Amino acid sequence: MARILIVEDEKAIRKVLRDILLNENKKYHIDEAENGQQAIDMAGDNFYDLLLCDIKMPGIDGVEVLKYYREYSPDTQVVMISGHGDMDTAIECIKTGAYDYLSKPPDLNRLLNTVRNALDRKNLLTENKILKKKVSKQYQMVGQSEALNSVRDMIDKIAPTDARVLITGANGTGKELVARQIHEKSNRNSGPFVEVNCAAIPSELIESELFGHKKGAFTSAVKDRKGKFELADGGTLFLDEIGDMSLSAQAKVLRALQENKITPVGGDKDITVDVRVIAATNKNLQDEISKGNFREDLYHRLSVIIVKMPKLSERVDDIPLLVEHFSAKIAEEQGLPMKTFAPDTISYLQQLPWTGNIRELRNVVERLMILGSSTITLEEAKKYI
Ligand SMILES: Nc1ncnc2c1ncn2[C@@H]1O[C@H](COP(=O)(O)OP(=O)(O)OP(=O)(O)O)[C@@H](O)[C@H]1O
Repeated sequence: MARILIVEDEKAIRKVLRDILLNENKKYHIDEAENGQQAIDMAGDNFYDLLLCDIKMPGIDGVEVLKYYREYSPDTQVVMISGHGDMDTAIECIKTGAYDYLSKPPDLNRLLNTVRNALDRKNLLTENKILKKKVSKQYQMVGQSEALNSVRDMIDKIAPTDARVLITGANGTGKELVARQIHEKSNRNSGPFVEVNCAAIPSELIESELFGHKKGAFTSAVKDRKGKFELADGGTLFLDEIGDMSLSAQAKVLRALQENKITPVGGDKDITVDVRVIAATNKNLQDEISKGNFREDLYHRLSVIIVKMPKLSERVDDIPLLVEHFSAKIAEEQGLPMKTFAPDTISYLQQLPWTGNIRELRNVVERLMILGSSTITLEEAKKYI
C-alpha cells in the first residue's frame, strides 16, 4: 500500500492532511515529519511513494527537501504545499521536479485528485522499471571470453553517443543483441527500439515500410501509415540485413541519414525525425560495393563505428556459460525439468564447427533438453546433433 510522508511544521495542518488521506483510503501508510531535517533523515530508513511537503519551514525548507528527494529517491513523487507569498517558489519547484503543488488551505477535491494522480505516476514508473528489467534480462549477453568482453567495452563506449553503428558478423553471432544493448544503455532507452529486417521486405514495399505512406499513394494505401523511421523517433532504428536492401531504397535511406528528414510515399511534406540508426549485415559490404550492389556513400554514413561480432568458434570458452544460460531459459520457457550437461558433452560441444553460431547452439541445447536424460551424456549429444 502507498507510503506517504507529510512534511509540515504546523501540527494542526499535519493532522488535517492525515485525516483526509485516511478517510480516502484507510490502508495508506502515513508518516509525519515536523521539519525538513526530519524529512531528510527519514529518507534513509524508509521509501516513500509520495511526499506532501510544505515549502516554508524553519531551518531546512521544502525546496531543500525536494532537492534531496529528487537526488536520493528519484521515484518518490513530491507535492509541494504553498502558503500565501510562496507561489513563485511553488512554480519553481515544479521545474526542479516536484509533481505538483497545492495552495494552503488545500481544497479537498484537488488534494485527493493530486494524491491519486501522483501515486498513479509512481506506480507507472515502477511498472516501467520492472518491464525494462525483464526486457534487459531477455537480451542478456552471456560470455566472458576476451572476444565478447571487447565487444562489451565497445558497447559501453558507443552507447551514450549518437554515432551510427554498423554491426558485422555471420548469422546468429548476436548482432541484434548488440543493437538492443546499445539502445538499452543509451539515453534514448526510454524511446522506441524499432527493427526492420531489410531482407524480408520486398523491394517495392521497403520505401513505404521505412518512410510511411499517404492515403491513396498506391492501390492498397487505404489510409495514412507511419513508416519505421517515424515510429523510431526519439529512439533507435535497427536496420538488419542492410546488405540486402535494393539500390533504390539505399538512395532514400542515404537522404534520410544526410538530412534527418523523410518524405512518406505520396506525401509532399518532409518530416524531421530524430533517430539513431544502427545497421547490421552478414555480408562483406566492401565486396558488395565492388560488385555494385551497395552504395559506397551509404556505407560511409552507416559505418561511423564498426562492431565485428566474433564467430562462436572464436569464443568456445563461452560455450559452458551459454549452455547453462540457454538450458535454464529453455526449462523456464517450456516448463521442462532442469537438466545438466556432462563435462565431456560440453567438451564435445566446444569442438563442433557451429556454422550457425549461437542460434545453432541454442537450438542444439533445446533439442538435447527435450530428448536427453537428466544428465545429458556424450552419447546422447552424438546421437542427436
Ligand atoms: N552472448 C549471447 N548471450 C546469450 N544469447 C545470445 C548471445 N548472442 C546471441 N544470443 C542469442 O542467439 C540468438 C541469435 O542472436 P541474434 O539474433 O542477435 O544474432 P544475429 O547475428 O542478429 O543473427 P542474424 O544475422 O541471423 O539475424 C538469439 O536468440 C540471441 O538471443
